[in-house]
Amino acid sequence: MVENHLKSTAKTKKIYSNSCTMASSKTYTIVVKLGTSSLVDEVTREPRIANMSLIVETISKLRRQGHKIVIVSSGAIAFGMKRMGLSKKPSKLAAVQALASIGQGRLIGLFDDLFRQLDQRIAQILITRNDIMDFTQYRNARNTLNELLDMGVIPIVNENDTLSVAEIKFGDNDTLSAITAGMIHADYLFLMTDVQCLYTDNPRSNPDAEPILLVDKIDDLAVKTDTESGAGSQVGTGGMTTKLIAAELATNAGVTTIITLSSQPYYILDIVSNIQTSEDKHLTIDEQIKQMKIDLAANKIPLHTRFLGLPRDTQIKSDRKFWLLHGLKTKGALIIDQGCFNALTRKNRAGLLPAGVIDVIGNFHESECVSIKVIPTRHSPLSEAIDVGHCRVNYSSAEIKLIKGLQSSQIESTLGFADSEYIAHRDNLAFPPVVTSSSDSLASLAI
Ligand SMILES: N[C@@H](CCC(=O)OP(=O)(O)O)C(=O)O
Repeated sequence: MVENHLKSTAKTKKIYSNSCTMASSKTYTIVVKLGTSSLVDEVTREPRIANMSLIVETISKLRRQGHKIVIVSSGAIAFGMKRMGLSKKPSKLAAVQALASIGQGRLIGLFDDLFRQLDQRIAQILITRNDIMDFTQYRNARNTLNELLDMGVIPIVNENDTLSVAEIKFGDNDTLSAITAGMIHADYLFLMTDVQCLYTDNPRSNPDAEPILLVDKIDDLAVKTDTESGAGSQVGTGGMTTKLIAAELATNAGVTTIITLSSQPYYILDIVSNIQTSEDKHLTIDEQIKQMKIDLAANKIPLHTRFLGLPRDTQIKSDRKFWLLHGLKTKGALIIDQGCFNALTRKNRAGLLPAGVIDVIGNFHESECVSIKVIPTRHSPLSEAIDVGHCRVNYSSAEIKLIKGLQSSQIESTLGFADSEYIAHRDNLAFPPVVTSSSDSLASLAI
């Protein structure tokens, strides 16, 4: 069945590429993530210039339709390897970082050469987690991106590999693209990859693997990602696993996330125009699935997966909350019980007091970000602790170990000072949205 879809998609390639010149008045902010394998040949490591040209044409068309576009592009290390004639990625970190600095210039140079042919301006943004450690810096990064978009420029973002070490790395560009999309409150995130969509299993090894069209609750997904596509390609670092993590992160911020084929970049045009039409109809989720199946059968859209952004009432709207949850890297954890968790998440929520903390894991300093983990009762084993959110602490791990379980009035006599009555102020607490499925509609395509 999957094969039939692959064949029918190949046959109708032309129709897709010609079907999307219709401009719509509704415009979106769209983040497009391009992995290394979209830009560099896996075997020869040469730039895939033809594919890059298609990407550039597609994105320029979207710009002319009035959409605001940010590209998150990998490829610096692979371009650097090619430039230096290396066939294997060095194991030494400094060598990889040096290659990234060699390759990034060539990568952005090639993008600029191609976009220039279509009079489209671009900008380069290189970022590490260090650059957004402070909330003011995070907002500055967002303001700069928005300013570029308002100027009609396409920002091209990549991790600043040359300067980032493990502690300050985003890790992979799927995650970076989701953080970028959440940061600028994008409408859509396109994760371009080497498979058409998300399948229930690896379609190359399991003929019964089914395509998944629409996901409204990622937690309900029953897919196997420890597969060929889950592990990522020869030239990239991501795979399907990082795409699912990115999709969860972005959809929590209300960004609908789409997985589609990177070798056919113009599919983005068809998908965007299809979304514009279906949005106007205000369909329920089950109706959207039905409509997608009809549109697929009529070759109006290519096979792809849509992860719906959470609705306004449940999505993370606050920039500060998104930054606490996804901008900062956690350094350790605080264990609390269910009663304390309820107090932290109720409507008029409290800050985290020393009395609420049962245990401390890891070493961290004041002002760092830590995970909050809940155990059912004070006496439950730590192995039952579940990650529920993040907070930025007013005290170090060593200090919290001394004051945990105490009243705030005892902080000064215990530590010799009391900077705050709270371990974490309520403005420095963030919990991801709790999502309940609006239907049983995790849909796999079965025509
Ligand atoms: N920042 C690195 C790529 C990191 C990355 O996530 O790669 P990929 O899995 O190809 O998206 C680079 O430019 O080479």
